[in-house]
Amino acid sequence: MVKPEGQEPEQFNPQPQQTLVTPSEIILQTRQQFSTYIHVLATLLVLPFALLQFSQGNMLLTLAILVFALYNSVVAYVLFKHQHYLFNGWGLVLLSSGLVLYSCTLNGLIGLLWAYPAIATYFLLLPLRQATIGALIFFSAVTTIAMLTQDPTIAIRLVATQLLCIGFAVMFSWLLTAQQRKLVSIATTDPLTGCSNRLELNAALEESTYSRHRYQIPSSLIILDLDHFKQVNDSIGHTEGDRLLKALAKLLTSRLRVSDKLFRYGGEEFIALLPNTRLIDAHTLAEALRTGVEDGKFQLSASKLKPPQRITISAGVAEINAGEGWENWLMRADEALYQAKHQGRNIVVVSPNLSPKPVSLG
Ligand SMILES: Nc1nc2c(ncn2[C@@H]2O[C@H](COP(=O)(O)OP(=O)(O)OP(=O)(O)O)[C@@H](O)[C@H]2O)c(=O)[nH]1
Repeated sequence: MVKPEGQEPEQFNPQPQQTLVTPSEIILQTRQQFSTYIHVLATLLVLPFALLQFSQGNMLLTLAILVFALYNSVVAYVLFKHQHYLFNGWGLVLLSSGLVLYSCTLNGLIGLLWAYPAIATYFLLLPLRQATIGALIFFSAVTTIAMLTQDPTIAIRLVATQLLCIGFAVMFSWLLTAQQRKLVSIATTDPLTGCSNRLELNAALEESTYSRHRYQIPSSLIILDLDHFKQVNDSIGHTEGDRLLKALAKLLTSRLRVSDKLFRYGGEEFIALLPNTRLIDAHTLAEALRTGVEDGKFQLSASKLKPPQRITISAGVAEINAGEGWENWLMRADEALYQAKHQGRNIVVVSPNLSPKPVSLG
């Protein structure tokens, strides 16, 4: 194994991981907040109409509206207090649709007017596909009542305007979902290499830790770092350094399985998360990655290096232990990488299972 001459590695000092909020979590929190407002609004909005129906002697409709208001206030409370969304919005949607249909049979055209806000609730509270299917079923029911109870000139206009409403709501909801997806992708992808960034890492590590503790599915980590990258940058410039990072990410990705995930952890540091992989296999892979970088093809991208210097990587490998948290798992892999740097670089060090001290196998 070639161990390049060089200065001591900077003291590796793994920091306790602060919990990073992922874009998906932010979207979920915002949705829950928004849903809480909708349920509060629905509660307050229908109360005057309960009074109105009461004054007109429609006791059953009054009772139904009060049940609707009570349901919405309970959902809003549970959502606000416990961040748990009862029936995921379906309760409000189905209850309001039922109320509108009942009101249509009772109050004719006036009841039919409430179909518009009821259609809106599908798209405000449900995922696009569910909202579209639900809204179309509701629309069919309203259309049937309109055709049976209204003058055809009015019924046709009601049908046409409701269909337009559904069409616009689908377009708006699709636009929002597509924008959200793109923004999440931008926020979680490293623009230089196309790898996932560390915002995604925490969630992926949590998932692997859960699989280990719940289903005894093993997972391993490889943390790898370009050796003497500062010198490389100083020698060939940052633009060429960037090209090298991109080439490294491409090489690593080509060697990993589809189920593996590659993250850019820091400047010249990458993490490969290998689900369903034992330590021994992760070590074999890390060695393959190390020699893959060391071999001639990859060196071409650094041919301008002055003085001539081989491009190499060092790596630390760790498999998650039973009962271990992901922060400790990550720290063991970090420590193994530090050992690799300390022992001369271009080396793979494995952190053994159930032992706090890493040992060199490379
Ligand atoms: N070109 C380029 N360089 C980067 C990027 N991010 C970090 N770097 C550089 O990576 C270098 C990292 O230097 P060090 O942390 O000293 O590590 P090193 O020189 O690789 O030394 P060892 O890791 O100990 O082998 C610094 O010069 C950073 O400027 C990037 O996105 N592009």
